[in-house]
Amino acid sequence: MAASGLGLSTSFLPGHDTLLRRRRPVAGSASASFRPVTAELGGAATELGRQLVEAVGVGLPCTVMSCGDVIYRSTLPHNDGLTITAPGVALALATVSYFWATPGVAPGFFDMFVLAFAERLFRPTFRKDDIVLGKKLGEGAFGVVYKASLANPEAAEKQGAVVVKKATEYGAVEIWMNERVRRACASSCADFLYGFREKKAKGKGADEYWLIWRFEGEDTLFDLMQSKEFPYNVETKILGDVQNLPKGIARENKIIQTVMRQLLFALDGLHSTGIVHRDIKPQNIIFSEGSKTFKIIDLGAAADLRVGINYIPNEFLLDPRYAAPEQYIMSTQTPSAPSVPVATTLSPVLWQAFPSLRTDSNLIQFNRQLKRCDYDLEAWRNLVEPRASAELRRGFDILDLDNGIGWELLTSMVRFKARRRTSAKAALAHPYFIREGLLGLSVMQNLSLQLFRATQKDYSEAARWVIGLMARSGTESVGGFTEAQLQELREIKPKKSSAQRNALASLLRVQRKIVRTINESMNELAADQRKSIWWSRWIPREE
Ligand SMILES: Nc1ncnc2c1ncn2[C@@H]1O[C@H](COP(=O)(O)OP(=O)(O)OP(=O)(O)O)[C@@H](O)[C@H]1O
Repeated sequence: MAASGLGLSTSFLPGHDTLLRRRRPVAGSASASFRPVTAELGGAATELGRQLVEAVGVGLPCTVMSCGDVIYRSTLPHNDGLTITAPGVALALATVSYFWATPGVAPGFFDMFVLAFAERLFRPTFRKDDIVLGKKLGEGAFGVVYKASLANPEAAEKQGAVVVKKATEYGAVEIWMNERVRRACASSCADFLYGFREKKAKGKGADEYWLIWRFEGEDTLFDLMQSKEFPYNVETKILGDVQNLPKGIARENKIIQTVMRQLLFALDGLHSTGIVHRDIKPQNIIFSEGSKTFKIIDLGAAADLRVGINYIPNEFLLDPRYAAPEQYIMSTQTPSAPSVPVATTLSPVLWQAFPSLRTDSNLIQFNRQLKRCDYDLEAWRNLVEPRASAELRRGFDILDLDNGIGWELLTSMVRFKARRRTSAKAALAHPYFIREGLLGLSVMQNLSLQLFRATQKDYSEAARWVIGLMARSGTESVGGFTEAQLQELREIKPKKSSAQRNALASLLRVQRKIVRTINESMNELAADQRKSIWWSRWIPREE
């Protein structure tokens, strides 16, 4: 465009270097070079102009371009604004999505450094002397739980009963988790009021952590399931009224659906904020009389994937009756997340649909059978169904309602590979929870069911088929690939390594190295200073 504006060929225009080299000797005539050169100029003038142009080496049409003093590069208009380029935008988007993706590094920092401190300024605090301990509710390996009340009668009246857990050093983690939950998804778990460290005098043993919750109610899901009346004994609790239906599997199914929905909702709330409970079982689900919903308790074994805080797992095994086969045992500090959160460890549908699984001995037997069937629930069903007890039969009947939609959800939750287990969020979107059942599904709901089914497929089967054929290729029994199969494989050529792929590979290598280094230093830190856990500085002390 520059050349055409002057009617010059581009060969007249010197390179940038030449331009800069030539500028000094003709500095005095610099302004001439900027005079408009137009068609109105006569031939002599044009010739003069051409010479001038050649002399100074500038042919830019300064009338049509805002080029300023092109002779002196320093006087060119400065580009003060932000230059937006496609790679820049892509990088920015990648960075933003990395920091906001679950578990959410950016919201995590905001939560830890802003919300946590702001909240501390306003919430009520408690001391040991403010509390009168009552009856013991439970005793775990790392603490004792009491029902309690506040010593001040006025405050006690306002607050109602509370629950206090006096825990060992590991109580610090539980306080952390409860505070995180209270800020991020309060309705998922029992209402946490306050937690502090009680410093013991020298020689009086280790410090104790006190955790205080609102007393949610008398019954855990486990207690309710022990009753012969289950699930009818929760019907009025959660649905408010008795359903206008005869007693039977359809009515039971509705109650179980509601319990499951509440549970998955609570679990999804935890997962969305980066917390994996890791010990979901009926004993850790309490019925809240206040909100008329089931809530999760006991975050002592939970892992916070945002900041990499775990329980002290080497000294603690998750409840083997309910844990997934891999029984997540992570190092004390683990910056990397487990594949899919243990959303539905030993799916709660199982406990509810099959009353026989409510006793420890039957649960242990079920685990053994499932292991024998390679954790394949279909295989387990084939094994037990022919000689199933009436109770077990009833469980299958409930799950087979609506063309087996419940069974389908259940099999997607109980899988050996954690990666293939349905997450709490996906389970919540499953048509099992749609009241009218499968027949009442809208087009969109049907589409989402198809999508769900497609994502549940085991594509590793296809890979195994190819590998199997390749391994046996040329053997007499299999005879190797057919010509057509070979042709197909030939056509799937490996992608050539490109500059981008190499860059990505080195980026991944660097990332792995960083993670490894962090892991190593965290492990060292944990080994050296087991007792002085860095996050404990967030926990108030009662001196
Ligand atoms: N907020 C609450 N409201 C009412 N009851 C509660 C609450 N929190 C805990 N409980 C009761 O206290 C019992 C023990 O609580 P929790 O499971 O947190 O303690 P734990 O030390 O881990 O005990 P365990 O090892 O027996 O599970 C629960 O089974 C439940 O009955």
